[in-house]
Amino acid sequence: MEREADHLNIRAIFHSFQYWPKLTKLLWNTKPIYFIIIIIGYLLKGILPIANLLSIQYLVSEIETRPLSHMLQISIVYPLVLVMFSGLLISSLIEYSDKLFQITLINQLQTLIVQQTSTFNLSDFENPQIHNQLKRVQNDSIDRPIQIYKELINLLSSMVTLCSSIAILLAFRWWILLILILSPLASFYSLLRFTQIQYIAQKKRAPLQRKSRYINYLLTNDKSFKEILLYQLSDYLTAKYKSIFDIFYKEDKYLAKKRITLYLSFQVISTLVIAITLIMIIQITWKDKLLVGSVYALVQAVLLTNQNINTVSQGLISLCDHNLYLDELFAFFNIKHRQENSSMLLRESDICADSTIECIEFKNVSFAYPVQKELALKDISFKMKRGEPLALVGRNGSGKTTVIKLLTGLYEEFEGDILINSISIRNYNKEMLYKKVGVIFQDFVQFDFSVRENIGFGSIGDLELDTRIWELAQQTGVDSVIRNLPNQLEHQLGRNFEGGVQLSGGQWQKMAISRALFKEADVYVLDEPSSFLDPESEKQVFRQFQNYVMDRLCLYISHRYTSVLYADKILVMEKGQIVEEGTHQELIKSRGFYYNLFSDEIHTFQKALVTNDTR
Ligand SMILES: Nc1ncnc2c1ncn2[C@@H]1O[C@H](COP(=O)(O)OP(=O)(O)OP(=O)(O)O)[C@@H](O)[C@H]1O
Repeated sequence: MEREADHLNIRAIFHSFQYWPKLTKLLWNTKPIYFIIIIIGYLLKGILPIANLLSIQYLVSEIETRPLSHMLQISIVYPLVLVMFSGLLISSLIEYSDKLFQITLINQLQTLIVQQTSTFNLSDFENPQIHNQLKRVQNDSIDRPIQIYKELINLLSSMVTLCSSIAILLAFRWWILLILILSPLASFYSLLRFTQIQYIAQKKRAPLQRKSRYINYLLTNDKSFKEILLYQLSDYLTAKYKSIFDIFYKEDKYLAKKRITLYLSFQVISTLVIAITLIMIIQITWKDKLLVGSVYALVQAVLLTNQNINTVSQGLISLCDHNLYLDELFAFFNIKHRQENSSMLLRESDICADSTIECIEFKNVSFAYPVQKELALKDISFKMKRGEPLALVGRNGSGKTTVIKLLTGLYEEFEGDILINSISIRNYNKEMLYKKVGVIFQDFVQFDFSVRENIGFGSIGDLELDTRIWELAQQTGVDSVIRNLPNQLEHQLGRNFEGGVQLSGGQWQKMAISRALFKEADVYVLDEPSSFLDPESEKQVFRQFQNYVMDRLCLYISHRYTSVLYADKILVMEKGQIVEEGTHQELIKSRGFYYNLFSDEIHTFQKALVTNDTR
């Protein structure tokens, strides 16, 4: 997805104009009425300097030519006053509409980015290149449509002024115009190249910027704070953070020097050109005996032309600069179209959307994580049926969680097949699948929202079903905690927001289990469901859970043998393969991987039982 932009050329800059129809649509859809007001306003604003110039010329010429008796007639200042009031009115209208337009546009873009991110796959989130792209879009590209739009309307306004001042110059001496155009033309190309250098430098920063943001997060977050404090990492991390900014500072300094040198050289040339032109005008004035008002208009026209040629060329350069980032923004939005198309395909072949899941079968499944050479799963085959709980055990990294990720459709690029009711998972609509599968992940989310939301998120449409929420809280034993909270179901959880109550690890886990049960899924997967639970809670939660999932499909993953005792069949995994299977008793008897994995735990447990009995 990373776009090759390291060898940009002028053509590449202009190529990005391809997104302008989309940009125009985006701007138009933001707030059409304000958009129209702003465009018309800026056009009128562009005429104002010339209207101002002409009204002053009129005033000065009237003073110069009228007899003294007519001098006191107020009417000679009318044009100037009218121009001034019009300017005030137009500026106020533009400012008001512009502000509201910009707020709406930036909100719309932020929403689009969030919507776009929500269509990503898990593999996208695990891909550093996509994180870099997301970071660049959020940091560098998001305000570009606004900048382009502002640049465009300024350009429009400057063009109008420029055209009018050029008209005045053409009427006097056309060759003055030629002299004025020469220096901006020379600066245009150099500054255009400079914008490319700047863009490439900015683009290369994304990985380091993400690292600095991560360090910042570590240093300012309550979860990492404890370890940072106890391991005394603060100085080390702060130095690391600062070193990244030192790199950026050096680059910025180099770029700023280059820019100011270019800018100064061209400004000096431009000022010299103006000086020469003015000397020529003075000579013409003496030769042709021009009126003071006409001389004023001519000098103003020269200054306005010069100023606006510079503004227009700077504006065009800025537009090209913004264009490069715009390219990135729309390329990011384009990813969505690919995914929409693929999900459309799935929808077309969407079968058995309403049927209940009766069985799931892994058939010779092999899988390697993206960018990873080694297989995380190797030729896995097993079957899950309703009412026959299955357990997965194995050492760390043996592939248990990976099985869940494939089962829930989080990764699609695997070999072999996963059959749901004898139909390949690849033919299922993902949204439908998510509705039917309830997972309690090892790293379940602690939502810093209300209790109601923490449980109700299991089935978002039923968020208001209080009785059901209480019933599930009771099943996992977290109801007593909720009853003690002043606002009960409405009480804020977590420390991030005002009035929030922080729960213990086990209490949060019970919330997560209640949430999964609230879903009324066909399949339940519990990855380390008792990692935070004390032995008594573990027993209670499992007993309730057993009753609940009795006639559904259920898969447990655990490192505690007490948790997998509830399963009808246990699969033992080692290095991505299933190496043993059977009931607890059978696996203990066979004295293989399972026995080695749990023997210490079982012996300790049995010893404790014997000691208790002898007492
Ligand atoms: N997102 C990922 N990208 C690349 N490799 C991964 C990813 N997640 C896991 N792995 C690798 O895949 C292998 C299996 O990991 P998995 O998380 O399935 O193991 P596990 O049995 O669940 O371990 P644990 O008991 O520690 O939770 C490991 O070698 C791990 O390094």
